[in-house]
Formats: sequence, structure tokens, C-alpha cells
Amino acid sequence: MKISEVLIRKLEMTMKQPFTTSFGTMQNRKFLVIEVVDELGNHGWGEGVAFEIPWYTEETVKTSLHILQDFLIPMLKGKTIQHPDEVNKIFKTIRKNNMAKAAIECAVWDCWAKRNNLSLTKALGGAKSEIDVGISIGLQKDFDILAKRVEQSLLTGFKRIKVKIKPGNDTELLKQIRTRFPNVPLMVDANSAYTLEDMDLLKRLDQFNLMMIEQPLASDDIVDHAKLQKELKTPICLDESILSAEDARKAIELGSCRIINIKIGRVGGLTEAKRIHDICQESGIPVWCGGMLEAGVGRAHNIALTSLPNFSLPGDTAGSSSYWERDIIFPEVIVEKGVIPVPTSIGIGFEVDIDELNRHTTDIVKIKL
Ligand SMILES: O=C(O)CCC(=O)C1=CC=C[C@@H](O)[C@@H]1C(=O)O
Ligand SMILES: [Mg+2]
Repeated sequence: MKISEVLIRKLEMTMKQPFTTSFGTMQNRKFLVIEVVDELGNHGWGEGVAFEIPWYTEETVKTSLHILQDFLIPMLKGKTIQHPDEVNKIFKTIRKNNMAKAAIECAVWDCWAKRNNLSLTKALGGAKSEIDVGISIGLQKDFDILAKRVEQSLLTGFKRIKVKIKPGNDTELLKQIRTRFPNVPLMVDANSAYTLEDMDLLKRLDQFNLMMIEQPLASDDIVDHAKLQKELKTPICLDESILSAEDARKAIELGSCRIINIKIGRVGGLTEAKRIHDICQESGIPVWCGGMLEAGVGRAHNIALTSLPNFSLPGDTAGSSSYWERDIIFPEVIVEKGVIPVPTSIGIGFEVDIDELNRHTTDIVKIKL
């Protein structure tokens, strides 16, 4: 397969409700959608999941566009790709910029699957016919609003609830949640808001019967997390700290976590995501698929990835309607009784709604290879 053309679209979409974490609030989502075309006219889609502000990782929409346009896409020129696993080898000389790499790599995977008449799930080696999903609820103004969101989410059938915590909004909040919802499968995400100086407080989280504590310490740390995990009964789940399969191997070896959240964008694409999945599986570490407040294209890639067997915990891939008035794919992603059916049609298994895509496109860059 040869990629003959790439289109980078810049999109702007407003989420139904703001999403607040320990680092800030997002509602207006700007992101990239990548379309690749091969020499036979097959199309493949990928989504750039970087935010506008570099608060989750160092990448932004602008840096992704720069890296894609000036480095990654030109590297595909003249290359014959037998299998999408080759794409991240082609990009090897470019350090990090994982979300930019993932955006185009995912589009190549979709294109390759379509060319070979395969669903992306099958192409990846996934086998599940449906995936379990949970929901990530951002920080809310007060407990009553949060409790309502939790109640609604449970009615929708989500299989676990994730809430954000930060210093000053942790133990009291969890006491309130557990009083109201004693048995709900519950986890927390701190997005690196704590240090080892908070050890006593973090130990007190053990009393809340949490499924896991996600990324309590620094975003680039695995050493302090290992120290913390030794002191906690609750499993630590690493998110920001794991950028590659090598990071996963080291974290597992050190005992820095007992669970890993895999985000395709954070780790540079589906090939690396699969590798992390495999290493974790061999080591008895369950994984789940994280979310980046994606629109439909990114969501579709998450669903296909989650069909791999060691994605044994509910992920953050909620349905389209949890985020958008109307998504850019059809059918939209629908959650029923806490599960999403895994599509079996070719490629990502959803059609891109070109009208809806155009409605949100603010800029297009076309690159002929
Ligand atoms: O619903 C989703 O897509 C998950 C949202 C979510 O929890 C996150 C998205 C992006 C950055 C973080 O705030 C957070 C996470 O760390 O997992
Ligand atoms: Mg997280």
C-alpha cells in the first residue's frame, strides 16, 4: 500500500457540558481529523487527540499540525507499507509527539483494514463482540450536581464511575459519594495532583473501596509511584507516565502500578497500544482504554482496540451523546446497559458523516505524496 494523499482537517466542536480536571476546564474542543488515501483510492480516518493547551501532555493542536505537516507525512512519501505495524518504525527518528504520530498511524490502520476487507477489530486481533464501558465525570461545582451525574450514569448502565480528585477535593468528596452510593464500582483520577508528601492522605483513600487510583503522582514518574503502591491496598493505575511499551515494562518491573490505562494518542498509535496490551497481559496487569474527549473517529479506534482480550476493565469510551449534540460519524456510538457493540463492518466500522465533518471544519491542508 502507498499513501498518495493526506488531508488534515482542523475541527472545532462544542461539548454538551464542560469537563473540569485538576488542571483546567474544557468545553470548546479543537482537534484534528486526518484522512489518508491510498493509490487504489481507499480512505482511512484518524483523529488527533491533543488539546489546545498542553496540560495533559506537552502536545497541542498546533504542535500536532506542525509535526504532521512538516515531518511525519513527508516521511510516508514513496514508502510501500505492507502492514500498518511498519508506520511507527518509519517515524522512529522523530522523538515523542505521540499524538501526532497516532493520528496518522490510526488513519493508515483504517485504510489498510479497508483495503484488505477487514474490520479494524479483526486487523488488530480483537475478538470481543461488545465492550464494557464506564464514564469519567469531571470535577463539579458541588456534591449535589456530581451526585445527579452519578445517578444518571448508573441509570444509563455505565459499569463504573470515575471521578476526578485534587487536593482539597478528595477524602470529604469520597465520603459523600460512598455514603450516597456505597456499592458503586468507583475509581478516582488525580492527573498528577499529589506528591509523596501526601502519603498519609493517599493511604486514607484505601477506606473507600476504590477500583483504582489513576495517576496520583507526577506525570513522568514511575519511581515514587512504586513507593506509593507498596503502601496502598488500592491498585494504582498509570496514565500519563506510560508513553510506550518500554515504559510499561519498567513500571511493571518496579511495581509502580497494578493497572494501566492505554490511550492510543498518548502512546503513539495502535501498534504501540497493542504492544502495551501484550506486555501487560503477559505480566497479569489488566488494562483499560482511556479517553481524550474524542469525536466519533477517535472513539471508533478506541472501540476496536478495546476488543483485545486484556482490556478486562471498563474503559472511558462513553457514547457519542455523553459529549456531543451530534457526532461526526454514523451511526453514533451508543451505550446500552453499559456495553458498546463492536462493529464488524470494514475499517473503523462507522461512516464519517461528511456534512457534519464539514460543518465543524475550520481549515483543511491537502498534501499530495
Ligand atoms: O471521557 C473521556 O474521554 C475521558 C476523559 C478523561 O477522563 C480525561 C481526558 C483527558 C485528560 C484527563 O483529564 C482525563 C484523563 O486523564 O484520563
Ligand atoms: Mg487519566
